[in-house]
Amino acid sequence: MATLLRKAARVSLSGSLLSAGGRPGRLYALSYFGSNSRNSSTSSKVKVDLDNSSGIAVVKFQGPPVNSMGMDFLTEMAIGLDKLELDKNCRGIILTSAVPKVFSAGLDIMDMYGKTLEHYELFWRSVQDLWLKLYSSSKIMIAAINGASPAGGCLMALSCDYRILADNPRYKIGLNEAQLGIVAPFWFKDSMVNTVGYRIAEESIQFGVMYSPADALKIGLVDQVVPEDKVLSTAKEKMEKWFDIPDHARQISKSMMRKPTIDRMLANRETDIKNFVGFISKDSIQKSLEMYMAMLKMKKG
Ligand SMILES: CCCCCCCCCCC/C=C/C(=O)SCCNC(=O)CCNC(=O)[C@H](O)C(C)(C)COP(=O)(O)OP(=O)(O)OC[C@H]1O[C@@H](n2cnc3c(N)ncnc32)[C@H](O)[C@@H]1OP(=O)(O)O
Repeated sequence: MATLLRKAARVSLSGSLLSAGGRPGRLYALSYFGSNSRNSSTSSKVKVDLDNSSGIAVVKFQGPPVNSMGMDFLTEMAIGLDKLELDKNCRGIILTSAVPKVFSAGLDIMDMYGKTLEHYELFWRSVQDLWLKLYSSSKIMIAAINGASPAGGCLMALSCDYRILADNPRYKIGLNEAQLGIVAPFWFKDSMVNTVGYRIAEESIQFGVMYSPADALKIGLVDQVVPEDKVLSTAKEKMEKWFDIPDHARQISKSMMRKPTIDRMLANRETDIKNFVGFISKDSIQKSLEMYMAMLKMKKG
């Protein structure tokens, strides 16, 4: 019976939950996927390492100093995720960081400061695109959070099915946008509500709270807190448990849970871009970002 279940689990629905939902999927070249037992691809900001024998792909952010999500990062992540989504050998994806002490500092503030309206539009579309790929992935997604994870970094973790955070009080996680004088868009908010519930999200987003590992665990923002050197191994062990569930049943269940949130974003995508461009290009918001960047630099010196 167990063997039968494992065989069934190997049967994978093709494409992300997005394409399973009847939307046309996009095809990308599978250049780095051969028949070796391990496939690796490294680009400047992201390293993808798929172990064909286990079915686990580790996607490592490697953009020092803080893995900020600029255009290069967003593009490389999108390409990497598309390839994995189409790869039948991959059943689960672990997101983690190769940069010490930081999972991701979130969106690159320099992509939201002093740029043209066209740049803001392209940037925001890419941010939306990455979230859609992460949130709608048909694969099992586990965040192995081995460093600080504010704003967009927290959003990537929230898009996963399971979150493991390193037990270090300096590794805070949360949607801190309000503290920068900006606003977490509705789909950031939805991702938070879907994880911790409405009441906690309401307070969390208005205050821009950054949670310590203990507090993040308490409110359900993360599922497990483990010693720092055990984050990746725990993620792999956990993945094996998820693998016990037949893929088709898990994927349909995941789609059922996430489809309303994804549909809401798709229905409001263009308005959301307009809102972002209008908001971020305001003088007052540009001033807030300038001051925030200056504050980050002062903190260093
Ligand atoms: C009607 C409603 C409409 C709504 C419309 C939408 C509105 C806008 C929505 C925008 C959503 C935004 C999401 C985001 O993700 S914003 C980014 C938020 N991120 C942060 O606040 C994190 C800031 N960084 C930190 O807290 C620390 O850097 C960190 C804890 C991550 C690491 O600390 P550490 O001490 O290790 O490193 P440093 O602080 O010294 O940083 C090193 C250098 O990196 C630069 N840096 C840091 N973060 C960023 C970033 N996010 N983008 C760009 N650059 C960043 C930092 O300035 C240092 O640079 P220098 O070495 O040059 O000094």
